[in-house]
Amino acid sequence: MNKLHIEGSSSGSGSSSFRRKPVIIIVVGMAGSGKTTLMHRLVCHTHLKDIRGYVVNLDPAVMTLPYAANIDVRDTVKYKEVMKQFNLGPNGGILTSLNLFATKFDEVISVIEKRADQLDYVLVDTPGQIEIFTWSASGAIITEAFASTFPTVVAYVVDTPRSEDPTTFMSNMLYACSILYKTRLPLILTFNKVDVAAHQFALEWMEDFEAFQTAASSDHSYSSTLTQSLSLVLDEFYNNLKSVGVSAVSGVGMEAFFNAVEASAEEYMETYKADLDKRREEKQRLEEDRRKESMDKLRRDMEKSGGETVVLSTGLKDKEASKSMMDEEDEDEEMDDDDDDDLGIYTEEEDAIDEDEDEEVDRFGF
Ligand SMILES: Nc1nc2c(ncn2[C@@H]2O[C@H](COP(=O)(O)OP(=O)(O)OP(=O)(O)O)[C@@H](O)[C@H]2O)c(=O)[nH]1
Repeated sequence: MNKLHIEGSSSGSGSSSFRRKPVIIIVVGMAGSGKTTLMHRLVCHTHLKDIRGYVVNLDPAVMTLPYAANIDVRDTVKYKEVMKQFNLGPNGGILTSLNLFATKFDEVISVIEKRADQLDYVLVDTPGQIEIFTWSASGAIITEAFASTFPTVVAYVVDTPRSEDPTTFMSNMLYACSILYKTRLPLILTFNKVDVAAHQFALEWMEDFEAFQTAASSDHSYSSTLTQSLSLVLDEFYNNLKSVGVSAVSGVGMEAFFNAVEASAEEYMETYKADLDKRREEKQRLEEDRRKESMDKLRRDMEKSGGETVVLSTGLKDKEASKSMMDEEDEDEEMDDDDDDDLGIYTEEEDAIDEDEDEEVDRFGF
């Protein structure tokens, strides 16, 4: 993996304090829904309207980008090399590349933090195969890293013409629903390609489940029955969403999109941020309890030992012992099996004991 390359920047770890700007827009969607074309359109719009944007590409396998990315995963990880080196297929290569990049993501956050005052939005393009980002550990790490530092929203891109089929529409909505609940971030349903098919039908289906059921009932297959039942369940989910119709090709709907982003950023501050703070506090409390418990245990142990010094093994003792025995070995070649311990050769049983000790040592912060 190359050193993380970030256009016009020096790396370093920054503070993790929270900022209100820039707003991070993570663009996700099924393969071919138009994510990259939409990114290009958003970048053009920001230039046109003097909006200060920053662009991050997280797709290691994209051949060419129609826009200039400020931070590009491809400058850091060569996914074909990763495929060769780890003997992986294309998806495994993309996933591993993203995992490698995630290990350096604090540098990306740090660079954006340094420029935060000069930025309004950070646009993030994700890999073509949606699950590589939404269901991977690296996707979660990256999303969380963004969301704990800046207001972050997810733009879920829907291929509108293809979603005219009720079953396809439902699978798209279920996917969006799973992303919403997994990330717990504000989600904007971005109906793309409205130059080909208007998204009014989708809005109607989301507002009136009977209209959706009527559309779905023309199909008598098993999946249609399931789809109709699911529409009842998703009713509540639709209430939590903002939806806009855009065309990445013609540029229609860009104002509406950015308005939805602003409203979602507000929502983020009211709900997600509060939730994040609560989770942080809870984590801190648990950590405090654990530390207190360990101290109590130490105090009890000391009382039991009647004030004698309690020596916690740091492992160094064993090394010292093994070193001195090694010296003795030079002098005396004959040695029985019991001496193996001193030579640093551990039996499984002894290893287990040592692991327990190490755990103990860790708990006391050595
Ligand atoms: N008519 C029309 N076509 C679009 C629009 N947006 C994207 N397309 C077309 O849809 C196809 C896929 O677009 P991409 O931007 O490559 O989609 P993607 O989601 O980035 O694709 P992957 O990276 O492979 O997942 C291309 O042929 C685009 O020209 C749109 O708003 N209108």
